[in-house]
Amino acid sequence: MLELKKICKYYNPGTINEMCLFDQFDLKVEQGEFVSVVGSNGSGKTSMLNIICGSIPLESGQVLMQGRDITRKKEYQRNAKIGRVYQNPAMGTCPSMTILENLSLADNKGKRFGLGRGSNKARVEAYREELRKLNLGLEDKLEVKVGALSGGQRQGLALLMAVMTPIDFLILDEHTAALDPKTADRIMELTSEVVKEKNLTTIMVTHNLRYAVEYGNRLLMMHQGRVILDKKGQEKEKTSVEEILGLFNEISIECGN
Ligand SMILES: Nc1ncnc2c1ncn2[C@@H]1O[C@H](COP(=O)(O)OP(=O)(O)OP(=O)(O)O)[C@@H](O)[C@H]1O
Repeated sequence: MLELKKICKYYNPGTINEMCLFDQFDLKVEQGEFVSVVGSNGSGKTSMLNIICGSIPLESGQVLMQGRDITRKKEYQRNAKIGRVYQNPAMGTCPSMTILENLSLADNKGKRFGLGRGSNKARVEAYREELRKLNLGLEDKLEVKVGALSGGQRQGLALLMAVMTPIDFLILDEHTAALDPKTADRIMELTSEVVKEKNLTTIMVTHNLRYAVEYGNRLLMMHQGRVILDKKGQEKEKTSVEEILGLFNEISIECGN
């Protein structure tokens, strides 16, 4: 289980640009939940993910993972149990290294000498098999530099790398946003398969309302640092894109847009 407790987050504290984003923000994500998060620009979605991953500091509050307080743990320490896929296909993979080198690095995440261990034949075959399952034509490109791949191929690889070692949480930060619609659909299907197969607790930020409604078993909508909609289980299943769009309209009228 993941828990954010009474989180307070300010940007530019003590300056004229000080902005309070989260004031006593609470969120509990149960084991096995797949949470889709939508919300207007600037509502705090990415900041929330950054707080979970330890990428930004907090003013106060606690982050608990499996009941343990990890608030003071550094990002690299949390990474051992968190896999993250970013919007930018360039993040989460190393473009100047080959697919094999990237997979080997991901496979050795958390171990002391990542690259030094290299990859033995059995592991290479296992990587090839995993790549084949992606169905993105990567299984014969192990020696190709990742920078030469298409955005979709890179996101598929980034997803595979994020879940390669046993993790407790998968964090998806608009991971289909930079892809064409067909490729985005393929990556979303892959995501769903991986989440089911590994039974991963997942938080997915997306601006694609169809994905938010279709995938996952919980739907959150954020606005100005607060959760304004939280639907789970059957209630979530009944939620439609139109309903969410309606809420977006209400919010923008409220904000004078
Ligand atoms: N490093 C930063 N310094 C100052 N303000 C920031 C910083 N990062 C985010 N903010 C502000 O915090 C608010 C929330 O930003 P955040 O990126 O978390 O929102 P978001 O919901 O992910 O938005 P989007 O949908 O546009 O990606 C915004 O007003 C943003 O300007």
